[in-house]
Amino acid sequence: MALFTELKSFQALKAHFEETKNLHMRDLFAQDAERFAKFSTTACGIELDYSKNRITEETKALLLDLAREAKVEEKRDGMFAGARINTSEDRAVLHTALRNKSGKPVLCDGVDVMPEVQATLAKMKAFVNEVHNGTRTGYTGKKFTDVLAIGIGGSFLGPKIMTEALKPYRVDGIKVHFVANVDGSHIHDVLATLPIESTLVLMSSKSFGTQETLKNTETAKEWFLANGGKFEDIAKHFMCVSSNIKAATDFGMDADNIFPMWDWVGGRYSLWSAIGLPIALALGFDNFEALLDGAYEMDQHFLNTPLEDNVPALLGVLGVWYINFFGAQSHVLLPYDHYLRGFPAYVQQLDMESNGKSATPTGDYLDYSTGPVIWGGEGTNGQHAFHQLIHQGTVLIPADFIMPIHSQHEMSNHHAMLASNCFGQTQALMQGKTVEQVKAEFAGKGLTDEEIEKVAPQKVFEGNKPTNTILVDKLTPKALGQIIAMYEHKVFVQGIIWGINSFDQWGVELGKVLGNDVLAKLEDSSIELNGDSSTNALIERFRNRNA
Ligand SMILES: O=P(O)(O)OC[C@H]1O[C@](O)(CO)[C@@H](O)[C@@H]1O
Repeated sequence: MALFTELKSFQALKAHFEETKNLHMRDLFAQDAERFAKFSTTACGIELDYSKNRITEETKALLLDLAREAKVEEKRDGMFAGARINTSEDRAVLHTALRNKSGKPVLCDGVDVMPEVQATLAKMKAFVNEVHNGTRTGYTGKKFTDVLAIGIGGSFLGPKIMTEALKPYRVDGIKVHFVANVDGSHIHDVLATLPIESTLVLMSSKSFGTQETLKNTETAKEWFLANGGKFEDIAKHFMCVSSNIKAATDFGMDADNIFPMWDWVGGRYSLWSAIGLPIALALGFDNFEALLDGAYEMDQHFLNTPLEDNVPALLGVLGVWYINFFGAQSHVLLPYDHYLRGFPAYVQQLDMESNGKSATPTGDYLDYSTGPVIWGGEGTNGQHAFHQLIHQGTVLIPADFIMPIHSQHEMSNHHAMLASNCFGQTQALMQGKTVEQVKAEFAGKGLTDEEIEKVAPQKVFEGNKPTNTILVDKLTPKALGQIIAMYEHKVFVQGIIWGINSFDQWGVELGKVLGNDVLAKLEDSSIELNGDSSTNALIERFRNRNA
């Protein structure tokens, strides 16, 4: 397979970039009253306005040629059909099977995975209902009021952030608390608030080998035993989700309390599996199913819509345009929705762990950029902080603005004000403010020409900053499922174009190995310090001051 930069369409785009890089969107809008109509589309009710991008119709056509030449469609179909596209781990990538509502089988190595998926969903549903209706109780017979969800990375971010995003849909009578960090302060603070007799501990770890999660679960177990719980009561209070059933049972988990997952689900794609149990416990199983329904709808859109109107594909190629031609190194996510404030952190793992790669599965090192830094925060707060750099800084930062048309809480005209800021920001980023406009504003203010010359450049907005606006009717569980799947598929499209494996994460391994080596040295001062002088000194400081 040719590297991305060797593709014919890449060369065509390079030439096109040289011809069009100085076009200003201000002029493109002025020249074409149909620009919005040409560069906007919908997917399952989500509207994407991508007209405020530095593209022409030819750019779009060339970018889609690139996607086609990179075989995005063929590889997309392969992923849905269970091809082993995660080659470095020799695994299929089938998170889409977890929300498959087609009634059709999904084969992995010739075996239909759907019966297991459905059985697990049924087990989840029964479990959630039992907890909610009080037929499953703690060791003293009390109804569960609190869930302590322990996990990290993909076994944490999805459940935590989606539970937060869908706060208005939470069921009464149960609170879900999340602990991820191995920093003892986190679990200390959370445990201090929990009632032993009515707390359910739900540990999520696909591998059942993650240091942070194991430690936090042990600490929760010690807390349980030290505060009235007995060893034989553990089975009533401790559950887990894992693909490593043996490690889970060795740890002391009751086999009945283990929810399975599969090696064909990557951690950052796992909230649709039993890893999503905290979401179902917080929101009710119906709402969890609505999340799956939304994702399924987006899967169908991604599978069946020509690339010209395929929202994940368009988002993917636009990202490539800025990263590989304009040299953008980051991409900012700006949800104008308080409940979605954590969403950038979710996409950050999804995108950066997937596409933060620098070699191909066939052993070539890349000489072009891949995944960008993903960051962001809720609007309007960011407008009073980091937007300054997006407007007037020296780096190009493409942005996604996510805006629900309806608020969860209609409070006087708050929502119109929120929307006005969202739309006003994308307008300002696109059109900017010219030096002539700035100078005209000085007229009659008594400034000398010299003074104006000095101040004016600081007030100029170059504009031409690309944005996508993603409009949703309301942030329901279904809409959120659509949005998450949309970003999953965007990341997939980019990974295919760059020729990388988006589904492994070897980059996190070295740190884990060295972390364990350092831990042994911190805890046993007889171990010789044989590392570099900096690491040796840091270990020594810690040892001496904890002696
Ligand atoms: O679910 P596990 O196996 O505990 O892994 C947690 C997370 O750790 C990672 O490997 C990163 O360290 C993620 O990919 C994963 O989601």
